[in-house]
Amino acid sequence: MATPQRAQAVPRLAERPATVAAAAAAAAARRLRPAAQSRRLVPRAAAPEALPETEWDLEDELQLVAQQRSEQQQRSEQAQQRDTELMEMWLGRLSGLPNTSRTVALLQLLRIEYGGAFSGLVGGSPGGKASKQGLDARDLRTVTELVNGVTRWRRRLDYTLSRFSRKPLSQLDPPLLTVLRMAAYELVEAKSPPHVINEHVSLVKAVVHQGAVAVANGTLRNIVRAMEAGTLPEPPPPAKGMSFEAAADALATGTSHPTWMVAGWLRQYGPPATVALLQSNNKRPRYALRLGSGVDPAALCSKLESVGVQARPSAFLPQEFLVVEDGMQALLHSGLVARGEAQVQDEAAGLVVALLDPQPGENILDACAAPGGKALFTASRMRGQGRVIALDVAPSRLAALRDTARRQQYGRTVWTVAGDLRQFAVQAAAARQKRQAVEGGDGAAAGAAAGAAAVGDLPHTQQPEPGWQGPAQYDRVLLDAPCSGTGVLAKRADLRWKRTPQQAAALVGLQADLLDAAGSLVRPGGLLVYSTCSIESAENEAQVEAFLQRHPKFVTEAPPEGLLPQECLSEDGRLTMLPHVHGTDGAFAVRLRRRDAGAVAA
Ligand SMILES: C[S@@+](CC[C@H](N)C(=O)[O-])C[C@H]1O[C@@H](n2cnc3c(N)ncnc32)[C@H](O)[C@@H]1O
Repeated sequence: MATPQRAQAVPRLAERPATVAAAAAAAAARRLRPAAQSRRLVPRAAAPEALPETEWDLEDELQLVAQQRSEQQQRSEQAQQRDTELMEMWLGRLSGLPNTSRTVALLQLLRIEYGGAFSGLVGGSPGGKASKQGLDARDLRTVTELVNGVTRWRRRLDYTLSRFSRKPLSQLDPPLLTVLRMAAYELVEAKSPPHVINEHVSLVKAVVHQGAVAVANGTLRNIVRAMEAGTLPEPPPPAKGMSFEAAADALATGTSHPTWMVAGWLRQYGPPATVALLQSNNKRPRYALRLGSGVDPAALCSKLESVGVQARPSAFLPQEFLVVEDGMQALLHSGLVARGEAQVQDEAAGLVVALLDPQPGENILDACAAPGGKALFTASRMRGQGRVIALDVAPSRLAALRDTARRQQYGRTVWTVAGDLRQFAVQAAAARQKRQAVEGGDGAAAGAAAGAAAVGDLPHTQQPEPGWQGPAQYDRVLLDAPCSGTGVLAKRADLRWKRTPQQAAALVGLQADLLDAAGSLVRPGGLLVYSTCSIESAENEAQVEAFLQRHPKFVTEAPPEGLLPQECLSEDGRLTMLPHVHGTDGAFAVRLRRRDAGAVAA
């Protein structure tokens, strides 16, 4: 229970669209360390560049971060352990079977649900090479189609299956339910001939148990009979007279989305735009390529054509991006990506970097950088001059970014730092305090600040030069924040089932903290770009409004004329990409200029 003192200490949590999960996390942190309860990682009330000593204690903050992390880690480790054991058992059963599109698809689908994998293109990853041996490009296309189709249409498939299964779906073994979904997808959505169910029943026999065979056979043959008789039940569409909740639920079932997401979009965008969005989420996604440095778009189009890939220059960034019309598997097999001639990257991600408008010679912080698509495009726009500090909390993904940067000749431009942005901001503030104290001749204050950990001390940090401590503030900061990802549901169909309303709301709290930390790292007159691949106003417009209220030194600004195509910008100059309008991933980005008295805009 909150003490009066605590209630006073955390009023800002209540000002935000706080959530049960965020409140619980905050409460857990307070339980863990009562002494740190009144301290924020970056105190909101303070001017970002001048953290008052009375409110700030580096050691407390660092311990708080570490404790919060270890508690979360423990919980997720237990769940991961359970899922790993299940996966090992299923893998053992699957390993005796010959590799076919269906066995590989089953493995991928189980990995998505229990192994932390995600849906997307099946080419080189995520299943590992061994699991795909013997499959050619056509088979892999079938795997991609099955995995993405089943993931996308899961709710609608379950509607059908639940009408023919004698047992509630929640009581079925996960591999049995997954095979049933695959079979239902092939029969109902892909219109495959009825004999395909023999293969699915054999899969059930091998991977589940003999008793499940009768369940699979009965359920699937009943579906075939209903299809042949024209009596397959359809989810009822929204109808006049339905309550808002019932209409949202009907629309969500029919288009296979979670009801809470659809209800949110109906409120935010209205019915016609929501229907268009739902339809575009269910289409096969369109991929785009960013050209390697010095690669000519027309020349690459011809080269791609010779390996069976149809591509054309992007309408939004024609010099730097191509849109792939057909042939993604051929592209992945062509070696062009591995050789660095092109990278798979959506135009919406490219437009975020265009909005950042990085200039050669600048110091730029990419504050949530992994896996690094934007950091690398930033380095390319800077023509390899200047420095991009690519910070991320996930060291393993940063290692991959480091390798790619080297391969693309940006090894001396992109420098990786592994750490929590909030902690990084605290350390950079300590460095600034020390510098100011030294410059002001305050030896005692400089001595007190000297013991503080510095940016260069973070583990897994690349050191551009010995003793490097990192710039205390940056010309431009990109915060491409962790988000609900609702703008990328066509490519990441699994996200619609993995996200929960509580999680989405908790992300809003995290984004606010990260924005505060990122803001403190912008030099006077410098630029902060906040971006997400979410289409939720709580994570975008509302998040920015709340930030501006907390930090009056920042103002939003429209990009200079001609920097971005007008159709990508809202009236007030924010990048607003919507899948059903632009045909790209959904994305949001805004320029936030730090305007201190006397600061000159860059
Ligand atoms: C949307 S992704 C960034 C994508 C990246 N900008 C790109 O273009 O490839 C968000 C990233 O934020 C990172 N992240 C989450 N919390 C963080 C934190 N507290 N500090 C630093 N990075 C964090 C995640 O590890 C994830 O890689």
